[in-house]
Amino acid sequence: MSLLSVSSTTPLLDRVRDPSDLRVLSDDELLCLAGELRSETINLVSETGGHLGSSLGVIELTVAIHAVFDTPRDKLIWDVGHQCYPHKLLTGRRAAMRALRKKGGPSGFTRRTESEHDPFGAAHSSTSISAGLGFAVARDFGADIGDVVCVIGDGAMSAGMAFEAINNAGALGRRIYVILNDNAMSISPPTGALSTHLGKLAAPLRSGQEDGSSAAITSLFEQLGFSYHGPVDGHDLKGLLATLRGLRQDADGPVLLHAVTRKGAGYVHAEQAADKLHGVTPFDIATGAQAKPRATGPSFTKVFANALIAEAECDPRIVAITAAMAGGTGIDMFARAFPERSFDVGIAEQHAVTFAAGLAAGGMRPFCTIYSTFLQRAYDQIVHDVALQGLPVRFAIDRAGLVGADGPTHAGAFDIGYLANLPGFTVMAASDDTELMHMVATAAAHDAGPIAFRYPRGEGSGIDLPAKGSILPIGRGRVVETGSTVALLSFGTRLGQCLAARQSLAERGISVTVADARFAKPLDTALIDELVSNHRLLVTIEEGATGGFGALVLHYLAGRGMLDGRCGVRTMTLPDSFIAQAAPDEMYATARLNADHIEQLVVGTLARTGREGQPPLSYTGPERPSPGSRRIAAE
Ligand SMILES: Cc1ncc(C[n+]2csc(CCOP(=O)(O)OP(=O)(O)O)c2C)c(N)n1
Ligand SMILES: CC(=O)[C@@H](O)[C@H](O)COP(=O)(O)O
Ligand SMILES: [Mg+2]
Repeated sequence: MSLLSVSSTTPLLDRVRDPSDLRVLSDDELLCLAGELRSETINLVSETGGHLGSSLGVIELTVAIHAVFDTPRDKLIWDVGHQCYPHKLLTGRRAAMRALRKKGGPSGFTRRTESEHDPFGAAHSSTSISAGLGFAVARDFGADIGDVVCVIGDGAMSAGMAFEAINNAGALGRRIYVILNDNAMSISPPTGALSTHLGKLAAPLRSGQEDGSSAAITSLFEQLGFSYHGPVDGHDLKGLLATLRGLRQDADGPVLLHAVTRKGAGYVHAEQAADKLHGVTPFDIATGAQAKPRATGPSFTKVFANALIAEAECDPRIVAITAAMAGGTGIDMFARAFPERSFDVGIAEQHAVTFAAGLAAGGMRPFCTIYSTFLQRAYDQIVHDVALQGLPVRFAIDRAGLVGADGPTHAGAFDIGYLANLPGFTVMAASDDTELMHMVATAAAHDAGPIAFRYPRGEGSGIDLPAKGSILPIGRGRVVETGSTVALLSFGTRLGQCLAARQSLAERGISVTVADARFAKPLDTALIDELVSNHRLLVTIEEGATGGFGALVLHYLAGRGMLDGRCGVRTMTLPDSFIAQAAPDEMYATARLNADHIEQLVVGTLARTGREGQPPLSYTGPERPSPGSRRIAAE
């Protein structure tokens, strides 16, 4: 149905079925559409929660880009993708967006599988220019691709990867549009010299001078082979339309358009908020008041921050590093206590890790505090600069395990595997908030090499927290509850679920020991030996992908010839299906490994192996049978 055929009293947004519909609207109608789109975005996110501030900041940019360019043949790539809600509303997903970040609903970021208007997935920042350049070169090799437009924020632009792409694009000279969405915000105010440079470029515009031209300063980007345009007002829709139409006409190489925007633009409570309502729960539009999820106690993040502050008060060598996630990691709390010992390096995880390595080599005690998923970006630095040099960097790994609404791109599922296989690494997981405090203390005191401790998104109990953590013996786990038939060996906060499963298994007459491994490296082999020797079934549980803690336990037992059937061994890890699906909020509770999963596995295994109720076979021989030796008839 042609857009024009619908009565003009129908809101424009109701008439847009596809971005191509924007190209038959007048500039005035597009202006109206932008207003409707902003209201729709506010209404939507007030119901669903999500990333509000960044989406409101790109309303005019989204309308202008879709009015001038012709997606999906033209490729529009949103960096991070957290600002893509208006884009999704205009690209056929308006109805679906009511189920944003829910089971079966759209992701909170762009996803290739979701729409042809999402040519490249995102969520981890600073990938758009690299991907965009790939599309542009594919086009130049003959692929049926039109123009390429990458929209990247000033925060995302601070990452090394963005500059790697700029460097290459400037040299290749291919026609590509990079729109720098400069709102002078990351999640918190941006840091770094680039932010200062952009501020100087944008100053004329921000101070209200008409033309906004920053002739006085040559932009960094011009030095790197881009034709730089701007700064322009990223909320002046008609100006944007004219600029983009002109650029589309004339560009013959890499173009950078510097658009100055306001994060949270058009919604007073966002514009007035310190974080511009970057990420919100459902909220009351009139007041901006957000729904507060029921908290059982202080967040693990807060417990970590307070524990680190307590350690730092006694040790001036302790410094803290965050990669643009000061609020999310609690380093903002540390910074208030020790401003000169806190470093926000911007979205620069690779630099953060090697910076920490340098600090450690220099005799400091650095806590490199990065979400599990974002730490993935610095893996070579972890291996090459930290592990192989045996430098005592402390890694505080927040958001370990599934994180809920942010889905698979943010799942902290892999850190156990990718760290515990590294030489000299000590890898811990806190089973609760008290243990987290002990691990902070243990890490602070550990100068023997790199040490990491992981903890999930969410809250602990907050019960009986000590003022300061106690140093744990490295490589030692602990038995929490004793039983006889089954041993549950937990690594991390699934311990609580193991204790719940122990309760329900007891009602089935199955006696269960629950142990907290505390360490994935070095393993507490004495504890493992004891559990395997005195139980019919050993189950390891971890909130991580296969190939982590359980794999290490199996590897150890295999090497000792103890996988001989006398004691069944099972490992419970996050199935790929849990990790790969957008784990929406309502799935969050069940997608994580819980007591029911544990109970089902134990009962099923015992039933299958006929071990239920049999007395434990305790092996008391002088030494373990060598691998491959005659099996002891246990059945
Ligand atoms: C590699 C990586 N590190 C950290 C983050 C967390 N993160 C999400 S959005 C954001 C700030 C992005 O700032 P900017 O690009 O300026 O976008 P804005 O929110 O201002 O629109 C950060 C740090 C991420 N998504 N990816
Ligand atoms: C878009 C992004 O990557 C961050 O905003 C992330 O969503 C923060 O996650 P938390 O809400 O767990 O801090
Ligand atoms: Mg920004």
